[in-house]
Amino acid sequence: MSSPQQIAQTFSQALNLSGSPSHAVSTSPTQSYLAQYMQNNKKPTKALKPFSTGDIKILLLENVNQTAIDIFSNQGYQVEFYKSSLPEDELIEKIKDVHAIGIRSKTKLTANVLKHARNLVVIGCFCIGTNQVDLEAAAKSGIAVFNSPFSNSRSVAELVIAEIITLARQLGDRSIELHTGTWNKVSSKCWEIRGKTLGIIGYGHIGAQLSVLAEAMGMNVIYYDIIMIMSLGNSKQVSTLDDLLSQADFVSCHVPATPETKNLLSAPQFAAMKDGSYVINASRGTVVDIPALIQAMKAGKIAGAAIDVYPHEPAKNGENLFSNELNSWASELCSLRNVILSPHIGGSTEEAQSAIGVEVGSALTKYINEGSSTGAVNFPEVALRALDLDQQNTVRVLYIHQNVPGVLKTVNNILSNHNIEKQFTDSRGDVAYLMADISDVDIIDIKSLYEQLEQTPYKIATRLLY
Ligand SMILES: NC(=O)c1ccc[n+]([C@@H]2O[C@H](COP(=O)([O-])OP(=O)(O)OC[C@H]3O[C@@H](n4cnc5c(N)ncnc54)[C@H](O)[C@@H]3O)[C@@H](O)[C@H]2O)c1
Ligand SMILES: O=C(O)[C@H](O)COP(=O)(O)O
Repeated sequence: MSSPQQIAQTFSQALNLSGSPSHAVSTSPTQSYLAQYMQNNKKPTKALKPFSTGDIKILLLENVNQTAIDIFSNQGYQVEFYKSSLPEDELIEKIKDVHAIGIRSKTKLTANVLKHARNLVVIGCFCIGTNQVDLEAAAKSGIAVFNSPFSNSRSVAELVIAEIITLARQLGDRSIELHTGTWNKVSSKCWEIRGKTLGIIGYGHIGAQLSVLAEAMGMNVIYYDIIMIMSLGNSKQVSTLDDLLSQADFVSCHVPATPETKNLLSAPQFAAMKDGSYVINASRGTVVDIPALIQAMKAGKIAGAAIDVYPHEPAKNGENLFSNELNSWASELCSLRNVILSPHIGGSTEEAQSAIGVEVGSALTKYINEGSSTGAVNFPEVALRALDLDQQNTVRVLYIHQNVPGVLKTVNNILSNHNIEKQFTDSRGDVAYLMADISDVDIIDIKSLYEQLEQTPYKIATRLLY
């Protein structure tokens, strides 16, 4: 990766961000073009100025890992860091001026919040889940979203293994009892996990990891998924959720939050489960209907549950789960035997957080500095090899537009006075993204190019890197 100095000086690129203040450094050839241009023309295009990494503002929330802060600081970006998420009004205020934002699972980037983000080009979810972001609204505003698809999968799978054994041995209850001095040595209804059946709902990155670990401990594994997925080891895919529920001793959920997975486990599903079976949810709080789980446990149908995620989670450490009136079931759940509650820590290990910081931090940097959207979750994936560092007066055009016929013809007409060194375009849903490197461009051309692209009818966002 290029150093910040290389990027600012040799790479001669500009990040075209409307409304951001100019802190241009004065050493690159392109910048002297700009200086000339500014002398001769009283009113340069406000948005058009040479790229300086020092102009880039990044807002990091929810204690994003130090590895990401280091990556951004090494680039010279301005980093504003918060340990927790922010209330919506503060978030709206903060998001107005930043070019990038890094969040985890708590920060809700709704269409309402995003409409205030005047300069935002990219969102980094430093986690797996992206349900907290309105992905469509972001794409339609030309904002790419990246996540970390599997850096914390192993951590979640290990936690679930620990929970399976803890539930089977009623270890949580024994520990709570002895913390208050009560010696209660019991073997009734305490089990080995060897030979028991684990039913995994959602056999993706986490479900598959869990399957391998559980089999290594002697469990039989079955899984249900909406798509056909190759079995690992001796595990077997079943064709319906009911098949899984009727056979499993332990049921563990590993599906994303979607309308289809809302209350995936509710009263009818608990009724379909084996007597004395166990429920684990480390996916999303919407997936398990907690009041229905409480009833099934009170009825003796379910022998224990481990819950890591909740429909309404506190925004920061120290806040009380019970204080949100939407969690009115919380005290009843806590009064039950053999219930393990954890504060959404499935992915919270040093290893996972550090890997996520590097992965998402690098993806954001590549998008900001080069326009590469490889790995974006809401956006066409477009990348070109790096601009030729020795070649002066080369400009990278990044043009995000509505996916309608005729746009390419219009854009290529605008670019046609220059040599198009390379070009790549792709679309996803309603949004398309064109990237082109053009040569023999001077600053006057850049201004004109930018204005012409900005005036095209289906434009969403334009950036020129030079
Ligand atoms: N507790 C935590 O800290 C923590 C950490 C990481 C991830 N998660 C959550 O776990 C979820 C799963 O993570 P992953 O990396 O395994 O995701 P993944 O996308 O790799 O796998 C999800 C699987 O669920 C399947 N699926 C989707 N809808 C389904 C349905 N209605 N019924 C059955 N299967 C369905 C998909 O086909 C896919 O195979 C994430 O979306 C995230 O919300 C939680
Ligand atoms: O989506 C995820 O990766 C997990 O839910 C972890 O979220 P967190 O980073 O907010 O702990």
